[in-house]
Amino acid sequence: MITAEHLRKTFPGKGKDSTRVVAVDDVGFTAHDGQITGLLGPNGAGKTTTLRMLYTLMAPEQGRVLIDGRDVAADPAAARRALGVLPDARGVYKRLTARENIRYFGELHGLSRADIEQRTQALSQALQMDDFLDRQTEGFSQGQRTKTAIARALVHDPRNVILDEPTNGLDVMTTRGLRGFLKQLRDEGRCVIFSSHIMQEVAALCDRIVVIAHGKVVAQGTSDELRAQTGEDNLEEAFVKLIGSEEGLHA
Ligand SMILES: Nc1ncnc2c1ncn2[C@@H]1O[C@H](COP(=O)(O)OP(=O)(O)OP(=O)(O)O)[C@@H](O)[C@H]1O
Repeated sequence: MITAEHLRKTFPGKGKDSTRVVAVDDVGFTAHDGQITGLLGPNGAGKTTTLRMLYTLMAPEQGRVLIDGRDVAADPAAARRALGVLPDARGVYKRLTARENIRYFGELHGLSRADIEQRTQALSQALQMDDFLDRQTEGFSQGQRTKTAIARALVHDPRNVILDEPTNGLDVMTTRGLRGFLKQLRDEGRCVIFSSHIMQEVAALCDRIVVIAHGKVVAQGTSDELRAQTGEDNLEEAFVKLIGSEEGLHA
């Protein structure tokens, strides 16, 4: 379970406009185990910054993050052990094969050779990576790189999974496969959070949706609850109403 409480993060303005950028402003929500929680918002809404605070890459200026009920600031290393993260920069090592990328992360987590082999096989099968598992990742397609980064993030079998725009740039078939995989993670009882600016994607996959615009949570709930809150039958209309614009909301 992942809880965000009153998170705030600002950045100094650079260039001609030196006004401080308020990227995340009082963001709070809980993502439960056995559920997929979607962070939906247009470009620049604050999704990536929120996720970075959840996975301890950035410290919030205000507020706190709890992973499985424990404050991450108290023990960041323990929080990281309980997390699998697909960051926005996938950062796959190009001189290594997909298998070696996964193995390297397994070794960093202190797993045994046998455990790494077994997890690699299971993840490769679930993500349909068998065809390219032993190829050097240089030259990989975007989908192959994303799958490698996801497998690597999950090698230590974490209970909580955070993915920044996991289907970004993927074709329809790869996206379908990945959606199936995320549902599998949920059905295993894990807490899954992912961000997206694509409404249809979030609607198709998520048990709960947190709608973010201009750094703030403007609504959260199931898609039925969001429809009821806005008085719109159509989810797309509901989101447009919540966000106040259609800009950046579509594929
Ligand atoms: N390191 C940084 N320095 C300065 N400004 C930043 C930094 N990181 C984010 N921002 C600003 O904070 C705001 C929120 O950015 P963020 O990347 O969190 O949005 P997002 O919802 O993930 O957007 P996208 O869908 O375009 O990736 C934006 O205005 C962005 O320019």
